[in-house]
Amino acid sequence: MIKVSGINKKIKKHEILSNITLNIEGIYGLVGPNGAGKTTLMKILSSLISMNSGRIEINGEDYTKGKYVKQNTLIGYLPQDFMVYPNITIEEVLDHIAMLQGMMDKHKRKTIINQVIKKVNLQGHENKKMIELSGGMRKRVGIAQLLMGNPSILIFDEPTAGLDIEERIRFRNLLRNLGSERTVIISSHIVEDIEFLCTKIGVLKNGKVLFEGTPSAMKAYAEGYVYEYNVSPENLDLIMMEKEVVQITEEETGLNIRIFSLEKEVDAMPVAPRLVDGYLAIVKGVK
Ligand SMILES: Nc1ncnc2c1ncn2[C@@H]1O[C@H](COP(=O)(O)OP(=O)(O)OP(=O)(O)O)[C@@H](O)[C@H]1O
Repeated sequence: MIKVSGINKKIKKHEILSNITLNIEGIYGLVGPNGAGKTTLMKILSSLISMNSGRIEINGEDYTKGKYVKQNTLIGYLPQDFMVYPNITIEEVLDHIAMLQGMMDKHKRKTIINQVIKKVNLQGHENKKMIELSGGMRKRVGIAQLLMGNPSILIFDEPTAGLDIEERIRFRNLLRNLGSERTVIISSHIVEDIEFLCTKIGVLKNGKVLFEGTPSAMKAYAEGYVYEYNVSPENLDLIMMEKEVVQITEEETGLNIRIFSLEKEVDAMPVAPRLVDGYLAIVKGVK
């Protein structure tokens, strides 16, 4: 459990984070619109940047001064744009990083590299150059190099950004597996990316915490505000102009339009909220 209390961060008089207090555990989703402060908070947790005030406790121990910086066994941080030299192979990248971590025994390195490659499902690609990899594979190399230190906390900044649907699903499974034995923090500005994955969620907006709780508590925020309409395609433009459309699905009978509305919609069917609806209610300040 990572207990964060009263974190404040200013950059050039601009308040980036204000009084951030969170209890981070399990597979934790940190969500919020662009510029909410997610990356800044993750960098503070990883001791890459300092904070102005606040306290960080990990498993009951005070880590405010970032004394774990040199312990890659505690926290592993994967930035949004992980990239290493483009012309070296996956195996060479991992071997190089293992050496930097002080593993001088070649056989030991080989064993660990094989283990982490298997964990992130990159077997058979060891000799591919970084430049030849898809975005998802590159991110998996990023995770593999973190796993070599076997950290008990993993922090991923927007891990699914830019990935296609197949890679997203594969990635979600990988994150779920990693989260079975560690605390995993995942940031995203797309709620669907963390749906069915995170056990706890924190919502940030403009540097402030708006919500922290379980996915079901988040959904509950939108109870009574979500409706569905069945409309013909010709009426779509009109409804898009008038309503807050959350989702459109094509059905045999026409288009199914899911909307978020604070006012009672008499012609529409009230439906159970999904996670994204709860998120909308929170960022809009409903309740
Ligand atoms: N070094 C910096 N100098 C000035 N402003 C900064 C700096 N780093 C971050 N900011 C500002 O702080 C705010 C929060 O940025 P941050 O990157 O933490 O947000 P985010 O929630 O991760 O956004 P995104 O989803 O777009 O990555 C933004 O307004 C950003 O412009």
